[in-house]
Amino acid sequence: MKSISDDQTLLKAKEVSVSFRIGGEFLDAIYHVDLDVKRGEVLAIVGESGSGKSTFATAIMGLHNPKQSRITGSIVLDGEEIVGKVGDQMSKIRGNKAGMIFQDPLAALNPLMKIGLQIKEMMAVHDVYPEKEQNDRIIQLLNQVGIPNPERVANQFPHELSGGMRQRVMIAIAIANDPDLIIADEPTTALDVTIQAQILDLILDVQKRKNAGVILITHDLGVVAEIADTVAVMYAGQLVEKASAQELFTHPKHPYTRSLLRSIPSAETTSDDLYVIPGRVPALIDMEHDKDLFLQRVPWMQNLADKVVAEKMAEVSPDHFVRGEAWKTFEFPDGGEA
Ligand SMILES: Nc1ncnc2c1ncn2[C@@H]1O[C@H](COP(=O)(O)OP(=O)(O)OP(=O)(O)O)[C@@H](O)[C@H]1O
Repeated sequence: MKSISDDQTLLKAKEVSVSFRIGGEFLDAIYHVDLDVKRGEVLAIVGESGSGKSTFATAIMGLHNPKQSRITGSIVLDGEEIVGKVGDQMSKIRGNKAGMIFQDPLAALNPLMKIGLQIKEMMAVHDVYPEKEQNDRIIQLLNQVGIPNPERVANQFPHELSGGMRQRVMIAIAIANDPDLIIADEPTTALDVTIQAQILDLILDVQKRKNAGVILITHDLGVVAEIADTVAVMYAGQLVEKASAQELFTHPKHPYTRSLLRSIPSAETTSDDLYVIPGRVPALIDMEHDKDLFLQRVPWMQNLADKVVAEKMAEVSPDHFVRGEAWKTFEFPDGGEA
């Protein structure tokens, strides 16, 4: 595994909370999240739907509507504070320092604009490539993301391309200005399995060229095992565990991490022994962030479910952080392992 030195910190998120206006009040979707990304590092954020993964990512990109949401804490990207930046200040960072690849390229691309123009538009917002170089850069980018016949594709509309090709275009747009940080939110979920591996390889390829940091958001722990250096596990808006990928897969600690790992089907799994995590992620209004919220949905852990836990995760071994104390006693009722 490559070693990444500490002075290479690219993104430093500290006590980041994002709340959304729901009904008459603001409810936290993520609460006091601390996460760092170094140059050259692939950080995976995993957790079920509703854990807050995308909310964290879109906070870094400044994509939340300031009228409907509030962000507190600090997000420093390449030495610059993002929290509090709006409008033009934020557009300068978005696409320049950080580029985002979305799950659904068809929704993220403009259906009425040719591919080449969409890439050009991203370059026009920033001054990384002067205008006279932009047409060449479009072709170079489409080539780099493995699109055959780039001159032709530059003149096509999104609906004329396959899902895999559209995702390649999204990646070309995300990296058009050589961002230091690439955020990929479920980049392969909508694609065929055969295309998934190619797209992941492509993300790693563009990351290596620039020694960029990558935040990969995914449900797919198989993908995480393959490409992540570090894994952050999120549940109900909080981090519950963080460690190197190797450590997390070999020594998972938090009951939620162990439950997620146990619920991955393998070649030997039959439908009878596939583990199903009981219950579901709570609604925002029910999230009491001073608790270890996962315990509330584990019937046999109710004795600890209402216990207030330390806000910060504890370092249980070097660079391995876990929330609460329940991991010390947690077992599956059938004695199963994860
Ligand atoms: N704009 C919004 N307004 C209100 N609530 C929101 C908004 N965006 C997200 N939420 C809520 O915040 C919580 C976290 O959502 P988020 O999409 O970040 O989770 P996620 O872990 O990324 O899930 P998924 O994998 O489904 O994308 C959810 O309860 C969601 O309903």
